[in-house]
Amino acid sequence: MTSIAIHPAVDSGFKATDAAFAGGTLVCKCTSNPVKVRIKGDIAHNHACGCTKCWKPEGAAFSVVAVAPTESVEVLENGDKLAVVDSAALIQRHACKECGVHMYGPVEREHPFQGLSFVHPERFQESGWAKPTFAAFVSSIIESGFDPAKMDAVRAQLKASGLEPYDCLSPGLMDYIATWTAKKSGVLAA
Ligand SMILES: N[C@@H](CCC(=O)N[C@@H](CSCO)C(=O)NCC(=O)O)C(=O)O
Ligand SMILES: [Zn+2]
Ligand SMILES: [Zn+2]
Repeated sequence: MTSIAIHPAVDSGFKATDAAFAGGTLVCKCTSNPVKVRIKGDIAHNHACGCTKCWKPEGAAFSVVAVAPTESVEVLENGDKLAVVDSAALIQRHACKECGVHMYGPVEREHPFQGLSFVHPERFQESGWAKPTFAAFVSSIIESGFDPAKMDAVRAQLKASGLEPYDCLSPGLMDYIATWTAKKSGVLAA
């Protein structure tokens, strides 16, 4: 069977997860003066994302992206190389201007994810981070030019890799967002 390049961290097997993983340092791809960002604590909701906005390594159809509290994010080195990719987006993705890697993306405006930053754990120089547990925005890979005729194969491969495919976020995160919205509008008690 011809396999689809989902993402290196998915296709080549996950490195062991360490329950004691407590964060580390994200490093961009630059061989000189790399941007370094410290994450002081564990990541959560690690997932593969097929959307056009998340940073993907060369040749990969999906990104691997997780969240950490923004208060745990600290730019350590070469922060002058960072620029926000799209200031109108919910996620303020700070990318290295030289190599293009997205180093952290805080959600600053009022939203259920406010206070969280999106990060790409494959850029941790340490191992042990929790593996992705689902695939989000799967249909969105078509927006990057992926052949729509191969979507059944993509979903089958994701499932075989232990990643349940969803075309938005996972049911747990969608419920979380809807609960926040219902409490804000008052239809549910806060
Ligand atoms: N079809 C669009 C979807 C883009 C999208 O909504 N992406 C999600 C998931 S990113 C990580 O899970 C999102 O929340 N985006 C907010 C933002 O990007 O600021 C596409 O593919 O572009
Ligand atoms: Zn870089
Ligand atoms: Zn995404």
